[in-house]
Amino acid sequence: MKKVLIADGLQKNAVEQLKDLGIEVIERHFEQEELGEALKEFDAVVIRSASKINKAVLDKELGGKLKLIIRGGVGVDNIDVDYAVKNGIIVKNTPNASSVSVAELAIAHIFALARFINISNVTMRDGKWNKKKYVGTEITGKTLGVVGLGRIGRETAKRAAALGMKVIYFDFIGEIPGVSEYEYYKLDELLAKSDFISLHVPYDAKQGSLIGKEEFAKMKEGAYIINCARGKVVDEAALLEALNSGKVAGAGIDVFEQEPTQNLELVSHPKVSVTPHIGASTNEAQEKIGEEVVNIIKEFFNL
Ligand SMILES: NC(=O)C1=CN([C@@H]2O[C@H](COP(=O)(O)OP(=O)(O)OC[C@H]3O[C@@H](n4cnc5c(N)ncnc54)[C@H](O)[C@@H]3O)[C@@H](O)[C@H]2O)C=CC1
Ligand SMILES: O=C(O)CCC(=O)C(=O)O
Repeated sequence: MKKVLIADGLQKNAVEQLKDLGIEVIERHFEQEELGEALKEFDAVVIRSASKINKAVLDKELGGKLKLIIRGGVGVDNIDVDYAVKNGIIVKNTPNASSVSVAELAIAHIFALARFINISNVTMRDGKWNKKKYVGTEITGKTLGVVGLGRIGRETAKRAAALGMKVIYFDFIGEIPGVSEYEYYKLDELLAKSDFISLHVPYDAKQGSLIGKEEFAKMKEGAYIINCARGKVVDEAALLEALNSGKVAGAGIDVFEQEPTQNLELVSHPKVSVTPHIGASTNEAQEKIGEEVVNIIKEFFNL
């Protein structure tokens, strides 16, 4: 009998389907220090972003049964993939399931910032009526610079274009063949041309933050930035500086350098719209993630 650990939660239907396949399913979150030892008795583990399967965890598991790590999500930056593979453990993710949900959240942050929805929700609770202060901006006709035109970037671009925005993009692979509806620019040019910038790239630890002090300096005066990718893609200290100087008019942030974030200066900044890493947290995305997880396990163990 195969034994699977669901460490950070999985949609109910998917758990039931795994049990129907004759799998022993344990739903339990382990503290980081206990995780490696615990993994020894499982054939597979399913995680979201809360559990980190790094070298230290994998070293404790060595000699155990683990053969498969599934990231119920896209980013595998919380897994030491190379080290896992070197030790005969396969790593899989569910890359398509949450693209629409993340794109919708990015668009939601654009609207929140453009029309002061974020800060109105705070100030009105204090009895304030800032009608004269909150003169917003239409997004129709504005330029959205999408950084990373992959699955989520494209879903975001499609929605922004449908709302009347002019979409341009940068992707480190260069101009993408077959993409004719959006113009490609180098990052520097995109930063200078965009009214709104939405980031949809993975975090590359070797590269460090993609958007820091220099990149903020290249942006239009009063640009808006949306980060639904990974916290460390943006240098939070440089972002705060840009918000305080007025260079950046607003930031929509779903992901943080440290999670849960303790950067209350950023979170409570009046020009910021925040969500607690909920890009993939919709019923639809989680259902699709559950389906993909079941399929991966079925295929991997020939069930
Ligand atoms: N907020 C949330 O809950 C979620 C966040 N994410 C984040 O979104 C990221 C993107 O996801 P997908 O669109 O599915 O990935 P994807 O792999 O389909 O697209 C990423 C695109 O970015 C490009 N790229 C990579 N590094 C780059 C760089 N340094 N500069 C410019 N372009 C670069 C790639 O060529 C690719 O076209 C994930 O890596 C993850 O970090 C993903 C799901 C949920
Ligand atoms: O599991 C989550 O909620 C995080 C989603 C995410 O960031 C991803 O799939 O890369």
